[in-house]
Amino acid sequence: MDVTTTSPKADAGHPGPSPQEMRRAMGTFASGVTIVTGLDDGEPVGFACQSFASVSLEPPLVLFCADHRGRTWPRIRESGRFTVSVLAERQDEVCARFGSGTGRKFDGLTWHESPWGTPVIDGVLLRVHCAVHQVHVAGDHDVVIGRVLAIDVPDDDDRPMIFFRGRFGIGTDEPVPAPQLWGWGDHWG
Ligand SMILES: Cc1cc2nc3c(=O)[nH]c(=O)nc-3n(C[C@H](O)[C@H](O)[C@H](O)COP(=O)(O)OP(=O)(O)OC[C@H]3O[C@@H](n4cnc5c(N)ncnc54)[C@H](O)[C@@H]3O)c2cc1C
Ligand SMILES: NC(=O)c1ccc[n+]([C@@H]2O[C@H](COP(=O)([O-])OP(=O)(O)OC[C@H]3O[C@@H](n4cnc5c(N)ncnc54)[C@H](O)[C@@H]3O)[C@@H](O)[C@H]2O)c1
Repeated sequence: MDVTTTSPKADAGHPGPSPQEMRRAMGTFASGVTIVTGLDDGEPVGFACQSFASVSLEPPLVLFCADHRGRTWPRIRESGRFTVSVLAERQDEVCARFGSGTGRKFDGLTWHESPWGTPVIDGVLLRVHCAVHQVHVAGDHDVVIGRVLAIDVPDDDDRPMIFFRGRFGIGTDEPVPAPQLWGWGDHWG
């Protein structure tokens, strides 16, 4: 496995920001919100996750970061498969139930099993079905690389949930279209 680390000299003597400073600062990086789900011995499990990103096109890879303290990720890892579901703007209730350590996350929720053996929930913008490909320990999280098996776009008309400074939304009625903002046009084909 190829793992690149910095020289010990590079960060020596620099304790860096506190956890509180990190949270306050990193909260300014607005992101979407996903639910990562898996099926462990027939039981659906999942958690809210904002640390999702596309990694590679060939082969198709994505990543998310999972806190070592969570009970759900070890169960998903064991099952070997997961689905990342990108939440739509008005799915606050779904985010709240999967982002909390209290209560059973699937209680009273409609779900079905995907052809990939993972539980999927309704009303989402995108589903990315994956096999666990690599797991890298990084501090108090695992960086999980998923090999994408299939993608499923149930609703591409809805707007996304945005998480910014610990809140949902960015305080504007209409999001600014990125291509107009940056002049990227069809930059990504
Ligand atoms: C918008 C948003 C984005 C998020 N993004 C991420 C992300 O990118 N990565 C990530 O890892 N998390 C993320 N979270 C947090 C994560 O969704 C929650 O911590 C969620 O509860 C984890 O599910 P779990 O079942 O693994 O956790 P749980 O096992 O329920 O653990 C949740 C917390 O409860 C504590 N706990 C553990 N065991 C017990 C126990 N026996 N009794 C009581 N408490 C216990 C744990 O220490 C942990 O802090 C995000 C949350 C939100 C709202
Ligand atoms: N990566 C994560 O593990 C992660 C990300 C976001 C939120 N959460 C958890 O969800 C709950 C709700 O969050 P909030 O609304 O209070 O926002 P917050 O103010 O705790 O989070 C602000 C930012 O800090 C970062 N962050 C927060 N907790 C982190 C963690 N444990 N590890 C790495 N980065 C973290 C994220 O970038 C987040 O956007 C909190 O318990 C928070 O810890 C965890």
